[in-house]
Amino acid sequence: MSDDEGPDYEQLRGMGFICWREINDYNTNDNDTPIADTENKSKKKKRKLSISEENVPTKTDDIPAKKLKTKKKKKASATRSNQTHATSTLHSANKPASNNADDDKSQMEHDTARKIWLDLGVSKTIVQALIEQKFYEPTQIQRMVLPSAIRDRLDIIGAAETGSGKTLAFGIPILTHMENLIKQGEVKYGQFLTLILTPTRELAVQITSHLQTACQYTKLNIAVVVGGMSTHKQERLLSKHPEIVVATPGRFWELINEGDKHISNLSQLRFLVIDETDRMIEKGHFVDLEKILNLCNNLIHLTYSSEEMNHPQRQKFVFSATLMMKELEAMSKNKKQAVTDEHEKLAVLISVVGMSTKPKIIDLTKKFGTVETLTEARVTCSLEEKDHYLYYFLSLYPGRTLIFTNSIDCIKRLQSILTILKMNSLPLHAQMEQKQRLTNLEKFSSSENGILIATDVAARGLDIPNIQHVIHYQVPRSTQLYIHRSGRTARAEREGLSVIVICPEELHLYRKIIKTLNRDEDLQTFPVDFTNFSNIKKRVKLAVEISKLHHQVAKTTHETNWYFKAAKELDIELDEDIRDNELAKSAGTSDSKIKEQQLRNELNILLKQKIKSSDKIYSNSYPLLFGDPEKLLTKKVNLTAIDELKQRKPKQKKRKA
Ligand SMILES: Nc1ncnc2c1ncn2[C@@H]1O[C@H](COP(=O)(O)OP(=O)(O)OP(=O)(O)O)[C@@H](O)[C@H]1O
Repeated sequence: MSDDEGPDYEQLRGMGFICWREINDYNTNDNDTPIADTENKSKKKKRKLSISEENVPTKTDDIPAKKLKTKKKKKASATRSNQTHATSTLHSANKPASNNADDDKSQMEHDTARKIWLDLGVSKTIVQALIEQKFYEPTQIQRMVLPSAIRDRLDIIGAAETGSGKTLAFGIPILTHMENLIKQGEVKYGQFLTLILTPTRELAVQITSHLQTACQYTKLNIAVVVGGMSTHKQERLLSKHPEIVVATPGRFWELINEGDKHISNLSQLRFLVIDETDRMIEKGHFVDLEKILNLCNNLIHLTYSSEEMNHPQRQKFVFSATLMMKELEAMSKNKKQAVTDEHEKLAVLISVVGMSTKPKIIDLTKKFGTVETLTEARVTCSLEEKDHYLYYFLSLYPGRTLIFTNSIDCIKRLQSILTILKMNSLPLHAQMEQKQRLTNLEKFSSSENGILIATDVAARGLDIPNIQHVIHYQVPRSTQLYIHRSGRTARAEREGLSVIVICPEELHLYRKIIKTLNRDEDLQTFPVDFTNFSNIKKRVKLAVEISKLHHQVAKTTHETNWYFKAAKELDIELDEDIRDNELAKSAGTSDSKIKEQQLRNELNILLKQKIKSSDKIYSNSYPLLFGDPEKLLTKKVNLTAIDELKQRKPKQKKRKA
């Protein structure tokens, strides 16, 4: 495949992007060994891929027992030692099985787990895949959704906290129904049966990956259709007649317009999902979304008789972590309410999606904006001081950290400063090529102390394992965004920390967020040890100066070079004044370069120094440890940022009843 075509789905698999769970598995497996063991990685990826590629059986009963056993063994050995899996804290069964007694116990637990899922009506093949992933019981949203969606076949409007397992809450019922419909001969393989619409490309790829793992013992096929990737390749994927398509609205609409045969026939669609609904009704997505949904409905009118129209032929799922449930509830009951732009769009969405008159509304977000396992804190400071606190945090608290900004320029600036301070960070924003975005996500996912600086393109849905800290370097523009950004950590019942950095200009936004989240007091202040803060400040000040000088020099050199080059190419002599001016600029550049080098030398000396304080010792290099200096040497003490907060204030969250 040529580079200009962009990565296709298989390539993404190869790049590891859609295998975050798998990446997590083998990284955590190698906890004490270097992570960048690429050869090892690719071998493992290959093995994992071959597991899903050899999916021959269709019906549950048809899976040869021998084959299942082999697969189980393979996977079990791959996952047993991987105890930091996002879900490992959920179930004791995730503990390594080291002897026969444990194996028996694990078998018993498997049987119990299998029964739990089967009792909910989940098909055997899907259950098998869930158990292999160590998903031994449904999460709360899944427990609430599954009976209504599988047994009662109701349309579902679902809202639950970030990281609560919403993908499978709609995924499991759909996969189960599809299997049953095919078994009963109502539909056939190769028919386009399910459309899942989602706002971001990365999320679409991730959902595809999650569903693919869940249906690995079926013959169902899933294709992903997103912008930034080769249209040609996506058309080729669609020509293989996948039963499920996960798409972003823009590219999906584009392919429909190009007359793609497989997806244009929306009349046979049996399942429709709108994920991250509140984002989908925002500008940029709504126009295409509305067109797609209108097309779905018009085709139904054309194809089905009125009798069939009354029959719930198509099951719909509308999901989000921050859905405006009250508004939705009122709308579904046709109640009047204040009309805002967003309300109007929601109303349109509900009517265009064609929800049945009595959808099942499941709202698990009423009381809590953010998850219970999330520790939240704030830093209030001036605009200039933001860099100091960011560097302070990153220096003291290593761990996978996602920094959110509101602009791409801010990402570039921060990346430059952190690089000068000898901290590796990766950018993620919409101006980057899709391929690079995915590569950076993969690198971040596989680095224990990785730092990713991102715009809100990474705020929603991304299920990157074990992000320990989320830092809102700039206050998000809405409460929803605050919830989604913070939700990249503390997923699947793990602990996580979110720190919001607020300057005076942003106070009004912060206040709005606190009010909307129904908090009756401010977020706690993040504890900062000021004993050595002057050293932090000095380092950052130097880095900021170096960064400015560096960019000035680069800019001037570029301009001057351009001038002389253009004159040479045109074979003209520059005016004396202009030439002197350019030469003077060039000389200035040399001075700046010398100055920059001096500052870098100064900074390097500072970076080598250890900073000592009463109860902490830290240096520029990770890991940074606290407590008795004796113990530091043996690395026995390691307080996390969350521990620090808990020590100071055990009960941190206060929400209005
Ligand atoms: N039954 C289960 N048991 C254990 N872990 C699960 C279960 N179901 C899903 N998970 C895992 O929980 C994590 C979060 O799931 P998912 O990404 O679906 O969350 P979400 O609610 O969609 O989050 P967001 O609102 O941020 O998009 C994933 O790693 C997923 O594999």
